Amino acid sequence: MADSKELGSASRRISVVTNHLIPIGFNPTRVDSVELCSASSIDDSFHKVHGEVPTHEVVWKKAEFFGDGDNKEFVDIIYEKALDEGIAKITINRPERRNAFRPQTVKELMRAFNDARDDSSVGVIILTGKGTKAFCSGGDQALRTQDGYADPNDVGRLNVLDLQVQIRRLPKPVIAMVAGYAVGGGHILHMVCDLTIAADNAVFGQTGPKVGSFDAGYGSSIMSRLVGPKKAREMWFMTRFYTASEAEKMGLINTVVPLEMLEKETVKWCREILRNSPTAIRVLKAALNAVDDGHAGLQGLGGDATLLFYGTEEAIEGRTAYMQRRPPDFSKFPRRP
Ligand SMILES: CC(C)(COP(=O)(O)OP(=O)(O)OC[C@H]1O[C@@H](n2cnc3c(N)ncnc32)[C@H](O)[C@@H]1OP(=O)(O)O)[C@@H](O)C(=O)NCCC(=O)NCCSC(=O)CCC(=O)c1ccccc1C(=O)O
Repeated sequence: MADSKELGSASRRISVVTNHLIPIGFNPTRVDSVELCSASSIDDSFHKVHGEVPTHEVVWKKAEFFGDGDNKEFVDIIYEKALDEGIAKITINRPERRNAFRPQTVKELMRAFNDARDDSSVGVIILTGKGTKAFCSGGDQALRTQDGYADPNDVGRLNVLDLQVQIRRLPKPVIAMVAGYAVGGGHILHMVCDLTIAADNAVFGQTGPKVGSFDAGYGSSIMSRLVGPKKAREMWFMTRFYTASEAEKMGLINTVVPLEMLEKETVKWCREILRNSPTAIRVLKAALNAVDDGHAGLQGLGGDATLLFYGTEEAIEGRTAYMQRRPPDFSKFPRRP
């Protein structure tokens, strides 16, 4: 009860920021004094409490696997972690093909993302491409067959679709760090990431209809959400390329920085996110994806609720009663209004 009184008094001293949305459940009649602040003074007071975001050089180390028991070396990607920071970095390493992916690239990406998901010391994951010319130019057209993309001596597949789902479902933020071309299936990869930080040399666009391909899944639906249905049609029907600053205006990316600042800025965003509650971020990611991901989205969000519920005495009573072969006693738990 002491906690809820403290919370109550805190809510009565709340500051209201002009031009900001008022949270659901905010009850103006319970506010004793309303202090109107500009966004910049809010920023200042936040910095006083939280301190500046550190800007020191990040130190990457080749990632030790967290526990998938597979020690196969990567060929098509580089997987690094800045462990004392909680950041993992996954780099598509086929610069001679403008970081086009082949099935093996996708398999390695999925393995690295899986490891970063399982490693509880990792809080944010960066996805990028080697070099400055391309983030990713999509599927490797030289390996395209009638059955999808096929590595030598393997069957054809479109396994990048599984990777897209994995990134959406991953309960940690994934940031696309884009220098150069993010086109075709590479453009879709940046769109399924949670945030995109672009260098000023970045170029965005779809090429599918030019090369006899299309993505009628996330590549269409998420794009339409991001840039609106008309602009999405323009991007797909015309196959035009867009500069970083055009992409920023379209709402396709979060920010543009000079190429030489790209990693520094991306790491800064990671550090800023990492100061916040991982559970809040996990549930927010699930919530922000839930509608677009339909039943699978609801399942993700619902799973988070179950995970949180398992930590409560109420849930523990249910499990304990079952294990002790007695009826559960839920009478002491509140039926909250
Ligand atoms: C990216 C470019 C605009 C870069 O142009 P530039 O800087 O001038 O370099 P180039 O000289 O063109 O390229 C250098 C070198 O790289 C090779 N290369 C580049 N991209 C690819 C590629 N995608 N596949 C194979 N090889 C590539 C290029 O041939 C050069 O090789 P050399 O031997 O040195 O000549 C430009 O390169 C470009 O336009 N690239 C092609 C972009 C493209 O059309 N990509 C494919 C789009 S379709 C797709 O990605 C489908 C993917 C998929 O799997 C999928 C399928 C179904 C549903 C969903 C998906 C999905 O991804 O979501």
